[in-house]
Amino acid sequence: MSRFLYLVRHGEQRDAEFGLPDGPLSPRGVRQARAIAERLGGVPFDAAFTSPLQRAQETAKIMTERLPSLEAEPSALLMDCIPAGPSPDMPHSFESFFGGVTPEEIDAGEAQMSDAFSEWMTPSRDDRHELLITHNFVIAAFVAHAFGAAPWRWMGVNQANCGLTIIRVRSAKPPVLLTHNDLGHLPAELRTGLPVDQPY
Ligand SMILES: O=C(O)[C@H](O)COP(=O)(O)O
Repeated sequence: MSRFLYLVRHGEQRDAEFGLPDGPLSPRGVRQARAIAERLGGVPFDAAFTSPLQRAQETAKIMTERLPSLEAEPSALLMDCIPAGPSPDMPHSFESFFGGVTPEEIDAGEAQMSDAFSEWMTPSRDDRHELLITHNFVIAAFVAHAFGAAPWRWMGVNQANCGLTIIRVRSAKPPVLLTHNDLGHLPAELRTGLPVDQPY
């Protein structure tokens, strides 16, 4: 039996460029959320979970309004976090990122992700479809975990606002990355949040 995880980064946050830690969606973020809801309209979701942050909860509300009989449950396991700290095999070019990160933040992020993997990256008895609305680093950590990559490998893996990543978790077989950061439902002007523009 398969467990399908639909990982969606929240829509664009209003005024995020001014360094605000959280806030409502921008008008573009609202359109992104509507587009991903339409894209996923045919999925027989069994459950939905969202980061408790406002930009994620607003995305979840817009999505679940369009996905009948689905309510998103806030989960602290989907909070924005630093999923793992550096290790000796990490390329030096990533080291500067950790200059502004405390050991406490790393410990908290590692504990959060360990619990998140126990919660969702485990096989289910029946086929199951679950929607997880969360943050860029968290989705990157799920992808790295699916490949059994080094814990630091969440770095350099990025998802656009309301991009779609799907992981299939199976018993007795490794997880499968079915799609990563699929932007097919987003016109070029709604493709935001990536370090490099992706208009194609
Ligand atoms: O990518 C980041 O800078 C952090 O994970 C924040 O991500 P978010 O914009 O998805 O909340």
